[in-house]
Amino acid sequence: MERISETDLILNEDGSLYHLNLFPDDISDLVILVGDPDRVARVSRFFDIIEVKKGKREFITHTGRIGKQRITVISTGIGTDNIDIVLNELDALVNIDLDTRLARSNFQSIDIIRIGTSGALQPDIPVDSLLISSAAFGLDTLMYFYEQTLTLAEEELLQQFCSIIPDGYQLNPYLASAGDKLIKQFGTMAPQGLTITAPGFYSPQGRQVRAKSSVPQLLLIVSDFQSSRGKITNLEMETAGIYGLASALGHNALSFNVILANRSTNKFSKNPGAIMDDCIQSILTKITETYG
Ligand SMILES: O=P(O)(O)O[C@H]1O[C@H](CO)[C@@H](O)[C@H]1O
Ligand SMILES: O=c1cc[nH]c(=O)[nH]1
Repeated sequence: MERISETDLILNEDGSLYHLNLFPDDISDLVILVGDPDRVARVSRFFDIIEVKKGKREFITHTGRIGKQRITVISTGIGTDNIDIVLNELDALVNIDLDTRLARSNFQSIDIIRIGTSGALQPDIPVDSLLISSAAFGLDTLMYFYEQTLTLAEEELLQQFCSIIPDGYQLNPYLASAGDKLIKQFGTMAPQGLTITAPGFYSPQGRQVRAKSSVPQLLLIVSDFQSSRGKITNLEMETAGIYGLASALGHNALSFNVILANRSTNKFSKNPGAIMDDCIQSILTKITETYG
Protein backbone atom coordinates (compact mmCIF):
# COMPACT_ATOMS: atom_id res chain seq x y z
CA MET A 1 0.00 0.00 0.00
CA GLU A 2 1.32 3.39 -0.91
CA ARG A 3 1.35 6.36 1.45
CA ILE A 4 -0.74 9.24 0.06
CA SER A 5 1.32 12.43 0.03
CA GLU A 6 0.60 15.72 1.82
CA THR A 7 -0.29 17.41 -1.49
CA ASP A 8 -2.38 14.57 -2.90
CA LEU A 9 -4.62 14.61 0.14
CA ILE A 10 -4.44 17.92 1.99
CA LEU A 11 -5.42 18.21 5.64
CA ASN A 12 -6.10 21.42 7.56
CA GLU A 13 -3.93 22.32 10.57
CA ASP A 14 -6.40 20.57 12.89
CA GLY A 15 -6.22 17.37 10.80
CA SER A 16 -9.61 17.76 9.10
CA LEU A 17 -10.12 17.36 5.34
CA TYR A 18 -9.05 20.42 3.32
CA HIS A 19 -12.37 21.57 1.82
CA LEU A 20 -15.04 19.72 3.78
CA ASN A 21 -13.40 20.63 7.11
CA LEU A 22 -14.56 17.27 8.53
CA PHE A 23 -13.16 14.36 10.56
CA PRO A 24 -14.17 10.71 9.97
CA ASP A 25 -16.53 10.72 12.99
CA ASP A 26 -18.41 13.71 11.59
CA ILE A 27 -20.16 11.73 8.85
CA SER A 28 -22.57 8.83 8.44
CA ASP A 29 -22.33 6.17 5.74
CA LEU A 30 -25.62 7.58 4.43
CA VAL A 31 -25.02 10.97 2.84
CA ILE A 32 -27.53 13.35 1.26
CA LEU A 33 -26.02 15.85 -1.20
CA VAL A 34 -27.77 19.11 -2.01
CA GLY A 35 -26.52 21.98 -4.18
CA ASP A 36 -27.76 24.96 -2.20
CA PRO A 37 -26.02 25.49 1.18
CA ASP A 38 -29.34 26.84 2.60
CA ARG A 39 -30.98 23.50 1.75
CA VAL A 40 -28.81 21.70 4.33
CA ALA A 41 -30.83 23.13 7.24
CA ARG A 42 -34.06 22.49 5.33
CA VAL A 43 -33.13 18.81 5.42
CA SER A 44 -31.66 18.64 8.93
CA ARG A 45 -34.68 20.35 10.54
CA PHE A 46 -36.44 17.01 10.07
CA PHE A 47 -33.71 15.23 12.10
CA ASP A 48 -34.61 14.26 15.68
CA ILE A 49 -31.18 15.46 16.78
CA ILE A 50 -28.32 17.29 15.05
CA GLU A 51 -24.90 16.13 16.27
CA VAL A 52 -22.52 17.94 13.90
CA LYS A 53 -22.73 21.35 12.21
CA LYS A 54 -19.62 22.32 10.27
CA GLY A 55 -18.70 24.07 7.06
CA LYS A 56 -16.17 25.79 4.86
CA ARG A 57 -16.84 27.73 1.66
CA GLU A 58 -20.01 26.29 0.04
CA PHE A 59 -19.59 22.93 1.76
CA ILE A 60 -21.96 22.99 4.75
CA THR A 61 -22.43 19.73 6.69
CA HIS A 62 -25.03 18.70 9.24
CA THR A 63 -25.04 15.18 10.69
CA GLY A 64 -27.83 13.92 12.88
CA ARG A 65 -30.33 11.15 13.47
CA ILE A 66 -33.86 10.24 12.58
CA GLY A 67 -34.65 7.48 15.04
CA LYS A 68 -31.61 5.24 15.08
CA GLN A 69 -30.51 6.14 11.54
CA ARG A 70 -27.55 8.52 11.35
CA ILE A 71 -27.67 10.79 8.29
CA THR A 72 -25.24 13.38 6.94
CA VAL A 73 -26.36 16.19 4.65
CA ILE A 74 -23.73 18.19 2.75
CA SER A 75 -24.05 21.05 0.27
CA THR A 76 -21.89 20.79 -2.84
CA GLY A 77 -22.58 24.16 -4.42
CA ILE A 78 -23.05 24.08 -8.18
CA GLY A 79 -21.30 21.88 -10.72
CA THR A 80 -19.27 18.72 -11.13
CA ASP A 81 -15.97 20.43 -10.27
CA ASN A 82 -17.32 20.63 -6.72
CA ILE A 83 -18.51 17.03 -6.94
CA ASP A 84 -14.89 16.04 -7.56
CA ILE A 85 -13.96 17.63 -4.22
CA VAL A 86 -16.92 16.36 -2.21
CA LEU A 87 -16.81 12.74 -3.37
CA ASN A 88 -13.04 12.36 -3.06
CA GLU A 89 -12.99 13.92 0.42
CA LEU A 90 -16.02 11.89 1.58
CA ASP A 91 -14.32 8.73 0.38
CA ALA A 92 -11.08 9.75 2.11
CA LEU A 93 -13.00 10.19 5.38
CA VAL A 94 -14.15 6.56 5.32
CA ASN A 95 -11.44 4.76 3.38
CA ILE A 96 -8.15 6.43 4.26
CA ASP A 97 -6.46 6.42 7.64
CA LEU A 98 -5.70 10.14 7.96
CA ASP A 99 -2.85 9.51 10.44
CA THR A 100 -0.89 6.95 8.42
CA ARG A 101 -2.13 8.26 5.03
CA LEU A 102 -2.71 4.68 3.92
CA ALA A 103 -5.90 3.26 2.40
CA ARG A 104 -7.78 1.24 5.00
CA SER A 105 -7.80 -2.52 4.37
CA ASN A 106 -11.54 -2.80 5.16
CA PHE A 107 -13.21 -0.82 2.35
CA GLN A 108 -16.41 0.91 3.41
CA SER A 109 -19.08 1.78 0.88
CA ILE A 110 -21.33 4.80 1.40
CA ASP A 111 -24.82 5.52 0.07
CA ILE A 112 -25.09 8.92 -1.56
CA ILE A 113 -28.47 10.47 -2.34
CA ARG A 114 -28.71 13.77 -4.26
CA ILE A 115 -31.74 15.97 -3.70
CA GLY A 116 -31.42 18.68 -6.32
CA THR A 117 -33.44 20.85 -8.66
CA SER A 118 -33.71 20.36 -12.40
CA GLY A 119 -35.36 21.40 -15.65
CA ALA A 120 -37.52 18.89 -17.56
CA LEU A 121 -37.16 18.46 -21.31
CA GLN A 122 -40.32 16.57 -22.22
CA PRO A 123 -43.68 18.43 -22.25
CA ASP A 124 -45.47 15.69 -20.25
CA ILE A 125 -43.17 15.98 -17.19
CA PRO A 126 -44.99 18.31 -14.81
CA VAL A 127 -43.30 21.17 -13.04
CA ASP A 128 -43.18 20.41 -9.27
CA SER A 129 -42.84 16.65 -9.87
CA LEU A 130 -40.02 14.38 -8.71
CA LEU A 131 -37.84 12.40 -11.11
CA ILE A 132 -35.07 9.85 -10.54
CA SER A 133 -32.03 9.77 -12.85
CA SER A 134 -31.46 6.15 -13.87
CA ALA A 135 -28.33 7.33 -15.70
CA ALA A 136 -26.79 10.62 -16.75
CA PHE A 137 -24.83 11.90 -19.75
CA GLY A 138 -22.11 14.28 -18.62
CA LEU A 139 -21.44 17.18 -20.98
CA ASP A 140 -18.81 18.38 -18.51
CA THR A 141 -15.30 16.90 -18.49
CA LEU A 142 -14.95 15.48 -14.95
CA MET A 143 -14.94 11.80 -15.84
CA TYR A 144 -12.28 12.29 -18.56
CA PHE A 145 -9.87 12.40 -15.63
CA TYR A 146 -10.86 9.07 -14.03
CA GLU A 147 -10.88 5.50 -15.29
CA GLN A 148 -14.44 4.39 -15.93
CA THR A 149 -15.74 0.90 -16.57
CA LEU A 150 -18.95 0.76 -18.59
CA THR A 151 -21.17 -2.26 -19.20
CA LEU A 152 -21.87 -3.23 -22.80
CA ALA A 153 -25.38 -1.75 -22.50
CA GLU A 154 -23.93 1.52 -21.21
CA GLU A 155 -21.38 1.62 -24.07
CA GLU A 156 -24.20 1.14 -26.57
CA LEU A 157 -26.35 3.86 -25.01
CA LEU A 158 -23.42 6.28 -25.01
CA GLN A 159 -22.71 5.46 -28.66
CA GLN A 160 -26.36 6.06 -29.57
CA PHE A 161 -26.26 9.45 -27.87
CA CYS A 162 -22.92 10.47 -29.41
CA SER A 163 -24.22 9.59 -32.88
CA ILE A 164 -26.93 12.29 -32.74
CA ILE A 165 -24.56 15.13 -31.80
CA PRO A 166 -24.03 17.31 -34.88
CA ASP A 167 -20.50 17.91 -36.19
CA GLY A 168 -19.12 21.16 -34.85
CA TYR A 169 -20.81 20.94 -31.43
CA GLN A 170 -17.53 20.03 -29.68
CA LEU A 171 -19.29 17.82 -27.13
CA ASN A 172 -17.78 14.57 -25.90
CA PRO A 173 -20.27 13.12 -23.41
CA TYR A 174 -19.61 10.42 -20.85
CA LEU A 175 -22.23 8.21 -19.24
CA ALA A 176 -22.68 7.03 -15.66
CA SER A 177 -25.52 5.12 -13.99
CA ALA A 178 -27.31 5.15 -10.66
CA GLY A 179 -26.24 2.56 -8.09
CA ASP A 180 -28.23 -0.69 -8.47
CA LYS A 181 -28.81 -1.02 -4.72
CA LEU A 182 -30.38 2.45 -4.38
CA ILE A 183 -32.44 2.05 -7.57
CA LYS A 184 -33.89 -1.12 -6.04
CA GLN A 185 -34.62 0.62 -2.73
CA PHE A 186 -35.93 3.97 -3.98
CA GLY A 187 -36.71 3.42 -7.68
CA THR A 188 -40.48 3.22 -7.25
CA MET A 189 -40.71 6.62 -5.54
CA ALA A 190 -40.84 8.56 -8.84
CA PRO A 191 -40.59 8.09 -12.61
CA GLN A 192 -37.07 7.33 -13.83
CA GLY A 193 -35.35 9.03 -16.73
CA LEU A 194 -32.10 9.82 -18.49
CA THR A 195 -30.51 13.04 -17.31
CA ILE A 196 -28.11 15.48 -18.92
CA THR A 197 -25.53 17.00 -16.60
CA ALA A 198 -24.49 20.31 -18.13
CA PRO A 199 -21.33 22.31 -17.41
CA GLY A 200 -23.37 25.49 -17.04
CA PHE A 201 -26.90 26.83 -16.60
CA TYR A 202 -27.37 29.07 -19.63
CA SER A 203 -26.14 28.06 -23.10
CA PRO A 204 -24.96 24.62 -21.83
CA GLN A 205 -28.66 24.01 -20.98
CA GLY A 206 -29.91 25.59 -24.22
CA ARG A 207 -30.84 28.93 -22.65
CA GLN A 208 -30.61 32.06 -24.80
CA VAL A 209 -30.24 35.35 -22.96
CA ARG A 210 -27.75 37.82 -24.52
CA ALA A 211 -24.55 35.89 -25.30
CA LYS A 212 -25.01 34.03 -28.61
CA SER A 213 -25.12 30.25 -28.27
CA SER A 214 -22.84 28.10 -30.43
CA VAL A 215 -25.22 25.14 -29.91
CA PRO A 216 -28.60 26.68 -30.79
CA GLN A 217 -30.30 23.34 -31.51
CA LEU A 218 -29.13 21.67 -28.27
CA LEU A 219 -32.56 21.39 -26.60
CA LEU A 220 -34.27 20.11 -29.75
CA ILE A 221 -31.59 17.51 -30.38
CA VAL A 222 -31.51 16.10 -26.85
CA SER A 223 -35.30 16.13 -26.38
CA ASP A 224 -35.81 14.18 -29.63
CA PHE A 225 -33.25 11.50 -28.70
CA GLN A 226 -34.97 8.13 -28.35
CA SER A 227 -32.99 5.22 -26.93
CA SER A 228 -33.52 1.67 -25.74
CA ARG A 229 -33.67 3.22 -22.22
CA GLY A 230 -36.22 5.86 -23.16
CA LYS A 231 -35.91 9.59 -23.72
CA ILE A 232 -33.73 12.19 -22.08
CA THR A 233 -35.95 13.69 -19.42
CA ASN A 234 -34.09 16.51 -17.69
CA LEU A 235 -31.11 18.82 -17.31
CA GLU A 236 -29.12 19.67 -14.21
CA MET A 237 -25.47 20.13 -13.21
CA GLU A 238 -24.15 17.35 -10.88
CA THR A 239 -25.68 13.90 -11.43
CA ALA A 240 -23.28 12.43 -14.03
CA GLY A 241 -20.28 13.44 -11.91
CA ILE A 242 -21.83 11.95 -8.76
CA TYR A 243 -22.68 8.68 -10.54
CA GLY A 244 -19.31 8.47 -12.30
CA LEU A 245 -17.16 9.12 -9.24
CA ALA A 246 -19.36 7.08 -6.88
CA SER A 247 -18.98 4.13 -9.20
CA ALA A 248 -15.20 4.68 -9.63
CA LEU A 249 -14.84 4.74 -5.82
CA GLY A 250 -17.18 1.78 -5.14
CA HIS A 251 -20.06 3.74 -3.61
CA ASN A 252 -23.78 3.72 -4.39
CA ALA A 253 -25.47 6.88 -5.62
CA LEU A 254 -28.96 7.99 -6.58
CA SER A 255 -30.10 11.39 -7.83
CA PHE A 256 -33.57 12.82 -7.16
CA ASN A 257 -34.51 15.78 -9.34
CA VAL A 258 -37.17 18.20 -8.18
CA ILE A 259 -38.50 19.55 -11.48
CA LEU A 260 -38.75 23.32 -11.17
CA ALA A 261 -38.72 24.24 -14.87
CA ASN A 262 -40.19 22.69 -17.98
CA ARG A 263 -38.07 23.75 -20.93
CA SER A 264 -40.61 22.55 -23.49
CA THR A 265 -43.64 24.42 -22.09
CA ASN A 266 -41.52 27.27 -20.61
CA LYS A 267 -43.25 26.91 -17.23
CA PHE A 268 -41.44 27.52 -13.94
CA SER A 269 -42.63 26.43 -10.50
CA LYS A 270 -44.74 29.00 -8.66
CA ASN A 271 -43.69 27.64 -5.28
CA PRO A 272 -40.21 26.12 -5.51
CA GLY A 273 -39.45 26.29 -1.76
CA ALA A 274 -42.59 24.43 -0.66
CA ILE A 275 -42.19 21.82 -3.41
CA MET A 276 -38.58 21.16 -2.37
CA ASP A 277 -39.67 20.84 1.28
CA ASP A 278 -42.36 18.25 0.33
CA CYS A 279 -39.81 16.24 -1.67
CA ILE A 280 -37.25 16.36 1.16
CA GLN A 281 -39.89 15.08 3.57
CA SER A 282 -41.00 12.19 1.37
CA ILE A 283 -37.39 11.15 0.66
CA LEU A 284 -36.54 11.25 4.39
CA THR A 285 -39.65 9.18 5.15
CA LYS A 286 -38.57 6.59 2.60
CA ILE A 287 -35.03 6.64 4.04
CA THR A 288 -36.34 5.87 7.54
CA GLU A 289 -38.56 3.07 6.19
CA THR A 290 -35.64 1.63 4.23
CA TYR A 291 -32.80 1.93 6.74
CA GLY A 292 -34.62 2.44 10.01
O1 LIG B 1 -30.68 22.77 -6.76
P1 LIG B 1 -29.33 22.17 -6.93
O2 LIG B 1 -29.12 20.99 -6.06
O3 LIG B 1 -28.21 23.19 -6.79
O4 LIG B 1 -29.27 21.62 -8.46
C1 LIG B 1 -29.50 22.36 -9.63
O5 LIG B 1 -29.61 23.76 -9.43
C2 LIG B 1 -28.37 24.42 -9.76
C3 LIG B 1 -28.61 25.45 -10.85
O6 LIG B 1 -29.56 26.39 -10.46
C4 LIG B 1 -27.43 23.30 -10.20
O7 LIG B 1 -26.63 22.91 -9.11
C5 LIG B 1 -28.38 22.23 -10.62
O8 LIG B 1 -27.88 20.93 -10.67
O1 LIG C 1 -33.55 24.34 -15.54
C1 LIG C 1 -32.94 24.07 -14.51
C2 LIG C 1 -33.55 24.16 -13.23
C3 LIG C 1 -32.80 23.86 -12.11
N1 LIG C 1 -31.50 23.48 -12.26
C4 LIG C 1 -30.92 23.39 -13.48
O2 LIG C 1 -29.74 23.06 -13.58
N2 LIG C 1 -31.66 23.67 -14.57
